Formats: sequence, C-alpha cells, structure tokens
Amino acid sequence: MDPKEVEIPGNSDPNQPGGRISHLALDIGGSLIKMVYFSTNYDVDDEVGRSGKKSLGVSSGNRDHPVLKGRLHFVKFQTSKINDCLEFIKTKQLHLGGYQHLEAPPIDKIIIKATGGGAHKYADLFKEKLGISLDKEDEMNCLVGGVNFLLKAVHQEAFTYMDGQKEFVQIDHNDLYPYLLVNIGSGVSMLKVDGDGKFERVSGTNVGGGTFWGLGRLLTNCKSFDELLELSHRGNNRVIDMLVGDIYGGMDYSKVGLSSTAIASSFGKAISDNKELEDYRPEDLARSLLRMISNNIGQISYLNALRFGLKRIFFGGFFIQGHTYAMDTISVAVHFWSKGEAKAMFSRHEGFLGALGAFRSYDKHGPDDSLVHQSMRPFPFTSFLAGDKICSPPNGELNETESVDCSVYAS
Ligand SMILES: Nc1ncnc2c1ncn2[C@@H]1O[C@H](COP(=O)(O)OP(=O)(O)OP(=O)(O)O)[C@@H](O)[C@H]1O
Ligand SMILES: CC(C)(CO)[C@@H](O)C(=O)NCCC(=O)O
Repeated sequence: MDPKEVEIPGNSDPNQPGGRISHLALDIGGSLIKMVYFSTNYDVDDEVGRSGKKSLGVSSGNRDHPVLKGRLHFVKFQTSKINDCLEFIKTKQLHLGGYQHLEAPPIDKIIIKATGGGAHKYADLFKEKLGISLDKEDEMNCLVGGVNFLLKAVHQEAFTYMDGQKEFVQIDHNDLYPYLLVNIGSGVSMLKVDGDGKFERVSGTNVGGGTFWGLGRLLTNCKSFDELLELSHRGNNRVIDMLVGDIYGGMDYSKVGLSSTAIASSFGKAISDNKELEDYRPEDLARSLLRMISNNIGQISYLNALRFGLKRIFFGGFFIQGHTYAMDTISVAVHFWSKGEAKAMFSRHEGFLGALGAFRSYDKHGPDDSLVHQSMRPFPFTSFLAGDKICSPPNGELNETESVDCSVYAS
C-alpha cells in the first residue's frame, strides 16, 4: 500500500515560510507503522499580539483562548514497506522539527519518539537512512497513554456499536477507571487500566488481526487487506460454519441458551461437505474467518473483564478501524457472554493509540538537555496533552491518512 499524500492545508504547510512540523511520533508494529505529527504555522496569541489588542506569550493562553491552532496528522504504512515510510518522512522533512529552516540541521542529534517492537528492530535503519535516533517508549505504556488522552480530551471519542447502530458514550472523567483495554493489532494485548500510567497487561492472544489477514490471504488469495475486508462484508458464514441448528435439526438448544443460529463450530461444515477449498466462495471463507476471530477475541475479553470485575471494555488496534462487522461481532460476544453486564466500546482513533501515546511522551521527560526537546517542543505542549481539548470534526472518522484541526489550550 502506498501512502497517500497527507494534505497539509495552505497555511500549515511546513514547506511554506513559517510552516512548522512538530512532535513526530511513530508506532512500528508487526503489521503496520502508525505515525502522528502536529503541524502549524501560526500562533494565535502572536496574531492577537500583532493586532495590538492583546499581547500574550505562547505560554500565557487560557482555557477560553487557544495558544496554537494547527493540525494533527495520522498516517499509516505497512511495516513491510518501511522504506516508503522513511521516504515520506524525508520528503516532508518531518524529522527536522523546528529545524526545517536551517541550511544544515543537526540531524545526527535529532531524536524521535517511537514505540512498538519496530522501534527496537528498525532503530539502526532510521539512523542509517535518516541519521536520526529513535527514543524508545514502552508499547503498553503508550497504548494506555494514548487511550486515556483520547477518552479525556476528544469530544465524542468513545462509542458502542450494536446492530448497525453507533452510539457515542459520554465519558465521565471522574469515573473512567478501572477498565479493560483490548488492543487488537497483529496479536492481541489485554490490559487492566487503573489510571494514568497505572495498568497491568493481564492477558493476550496470538489469534488477532495478523491471523485474520494472514489466514485470510491464504484462504482467499486476496492481494490486500481491504480486499479481504470487502469480501467478508459480502459473504455468508453459514455456508461453512456449523450452526447449533445444523446439529439440533433446526432447533434451538434453549436449555443452555443457544439459539439455532449460533455458531456451534467455526468452519465445522467443511468436515462433512466433501468440498475442496476452491469449492467455497472466497467471500464466505472471509466472513467465517472474521466471525471466528472476532468472536474469540470478544469472549476472551469478556472472561478477563469478569476476572477483574470490569464493566467496560475499550477495544483498540487497527484490526477494528472502520470495521463495522468486527465491532458488531465483538459487541454481540461481550453482550452474550456477560448477559448484558459488560459493555464493548470503541474509539474513533483506535488504530493510533500507541502512536498518540508516544506523541504524548514528548512532554513527560525532564529538563531539556537534548535536541529532541529543542526541536520538537516549540510550545508548551503540556496544556494540549493534559487533556484540555482537541477540536476535531464531529464526524471525524479517520482513514489511511487523515488530519484533524486542533487547538492547543494552556492549562
Ligand atoms: N491496510 C491494512 N493493511 C494491513 N493490515 C491492516 C490494514 N488495515 C487494518 N489492518 C489490520 O490491522 C492489523 C494491525 O493492527 P495494528 O497496526 O494495531 O497492529 P501492529 O502494531 O502492527 O501489531 P502488533 O501490535 O501486534 O505489533 C493487521 O494485522 C490487520 O488485521
Ligand atoms: C507481541 C505484541 C505485544 C507486539 O505488539 C502483540 O503482538 C501481542 O500482544 N501478541 C499476543 C501475544 C500473546 O499474549 O499471546
């Protein structure tokens, strides 16, 4: 997949005079690289100052008046195409932070925040190709930092999804913890979150997004993830899955609460159909696979929520991104197994949790003694990251490469 150009609208183009990119952060996972960066080229308070009405420094904005306006950009690449990612960073000079204007930026001293296994695996490659060092942040820490930030800072971030209905959930900041975070990436991590930076990875499963894409590719010969997804939307899992009704002669097994349409055995019909792989339609195979994996994750999530008495489960990771059928299946599984007690919730920027966490981490480190701080901290980011406000479009769904307008408020 080639990355689409991120549209940086006119006045925030870093290549324009005064244009500025800051806070580039990366999450390099087993399947995908996620990138988040902030761009701006004007400072609201400077403008006010120039107009003569009010003269405030960047650090003296207040809750009603944004210090900075700009755009938060979200981009993803396949990890297998990491060279495209490096080229993208280089072309857009994203790694130069506040040094784009210098003729000879001190590249070898620049440090970028990065998380995920790839921050370790590809550190040498970044040094070799771009001359920059990756400052490695713990993956789980970043996931939790990212989701807490979104839930607190972004209006209408969390929602439930059932029977095709999306409903936004009002998050009470004083009643957010504890919750279970289930991150569905290539593999799946489950974390009990008790507060900012307070969490434990309580479980995980190797049957995750990578399993869906890997097995799906082998079963259907799909060439892209999006193609597999598209197929699964059109398929009928009942052609391959063995249902309770198939075993019970069309009847429910009501004594134990199993309806005739419940799946008794994923892919179970394939044992008796006397068919070969090519006799099944790829769309039906894709649909069965998606249900099998989503159901399984929903069930393990519920069991972990039960283990710790948690009522709310937030799902993240790129497996979910814009994936309505997966959300529906996971929600039904959680609802079914918890008898309606636990709630599955999703987040609008779920694929970028780790990258956002890494992005936030620019703020948490001590006194400036390296160029990471000088180049990447052109304004007091704490205010922004403390969870005051991000203004994003009400229907701000994000896909492959997107950006949202946002305002930075001082705390
Ligand atoms: N365009 C895409 N290309 C590949 N996979 C995609 C795409 N869109 C969604 N996915 C799904 O998202 C999964 C990767 O999710 P994510 O980026 O959150 O994990 P990761 O960070 O790569 O993995 P891990 O955290 O396990 O290292 C893939 O395995 C696949 O199921
Ligand atoms: C190994 C990680 C943490 C890498 O992101 C992820 O892929 C994962 O949580 N896999 C599941 C491993 C397990 O708990 O079985």
